[in-house]
Amino acid sequence: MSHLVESGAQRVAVLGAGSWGTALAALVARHGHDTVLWGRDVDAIAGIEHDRQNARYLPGITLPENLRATGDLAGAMKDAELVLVVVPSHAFADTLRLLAPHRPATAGVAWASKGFEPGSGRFLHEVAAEVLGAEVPLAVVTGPSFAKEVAIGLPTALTVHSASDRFAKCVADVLHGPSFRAYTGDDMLGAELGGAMKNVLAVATGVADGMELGLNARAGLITRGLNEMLRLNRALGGRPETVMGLAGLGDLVLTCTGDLSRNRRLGLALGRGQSIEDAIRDIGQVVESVQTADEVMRLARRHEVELPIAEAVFAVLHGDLTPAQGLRQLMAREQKAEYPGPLFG
Ligand SMILES: NC(=O)C1=CN([C@@H]2O[C@H](COP(=O)(O)OP(=O)(O)OC[C@H]3O[C@@H](n4cnc5c(N)ncnc54)[C@H](OP(=O)(O)O)[C@@H]3O)[C@@H](O)[C@H]2O)C=CC1
Ligand SMILES: O=C(CO)COP(=O)(O)O
Repeated sequence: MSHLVESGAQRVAVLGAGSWGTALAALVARHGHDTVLWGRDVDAIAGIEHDRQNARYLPGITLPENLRATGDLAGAMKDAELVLVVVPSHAFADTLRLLAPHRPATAGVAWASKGFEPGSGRFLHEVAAEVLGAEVPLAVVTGPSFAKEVAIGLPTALTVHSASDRFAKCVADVLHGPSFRAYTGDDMLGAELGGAMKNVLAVATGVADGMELGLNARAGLITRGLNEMLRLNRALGGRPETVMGLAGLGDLVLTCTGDLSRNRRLGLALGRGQSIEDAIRDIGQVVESVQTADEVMRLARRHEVELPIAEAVFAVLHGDLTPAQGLRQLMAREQKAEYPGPLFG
């Protein structure tokens, strides 16, 4: 029995039965918490309950016996002490509206979705505060973490940011375990910005690798991509150390270099000449960068921050530039100082 059970098992409702929701629910259940996984596809949920695996999103990985799956949202929320939302960012606001009437008064809400509200550039913590009310404890769970690796118990470190230190610690305690380190912080904006932006930058490195541009190009894109993250983060008021940590640099390195990344795989496919439609169909799971590129560029324009790599990805995703034209555009930029202005402080 885990140390967490000794310190107090919680009833946890995980909403969203894709790869990450299933992996996090399995992690939390293995830590001895009373865990229920809710998904909207009742047939898929019945399959998870019956087969003890999520055949579509995490095939071949046996789920713990104490993990329950249900298609009944009200039932999943009943007596929940912690709600963990793990749907794609485009479904985030709707899922919060659905859960709100069923949320027990004392249950805090955390999410592991990465992205922005489509069409507005709003951060998910802004959406959550509006839909649920600012008095509800809120937290974002983010960092370098491929679902498959967490599901099979490989060592992972991520971070939980909340305006409430107490709630961040509470969520981190539920996630933390023998092969999972959960850190805490209080910079929701910086943490969400890192988790969202790295998906766009992963497309850039994927494109470069798909075009076989070499390891120098990949390292250059990661480093200059980090610089773009820091610039936008600074303009928006996030803390630089958040971007230099697990939520930014950590996830950027993972997603730009690891072939488990769907956003990197989209870039690889585009760089090899595949169409965006075919690439997304073949990946068959959420590819957040497609919408996130729009919202990153919306924020960049609003705050007058120059983001050449993100802008090139945006143009390639919209079919306005081919990958080769995007590369030429980046290489043709004027020569300049590596750090024309301050990034920190
Ligand atoms: N996979 C990973 O390694 C990681 C993912 N994340 C983030 O987690 C979020 C979820 O991603 P992930 O689980 O990987 O995505 P997947 O593509 O694996 O699964 C998406 C899940 O969300 C469900 N879904 C889609 N729309 C809705 C909706 N409107 N209401 C309820 N459920 C919905 C899908 O249901 P259906 O099958 O019925 O379409 C499916 O179960 C994303 O923001 C992603 O960036 C973060 C860290 C790691
Ligand atoms: O967020 C992730 C790893 O931290 C998963 O990345 P992808 O969505 O690109 O697969």
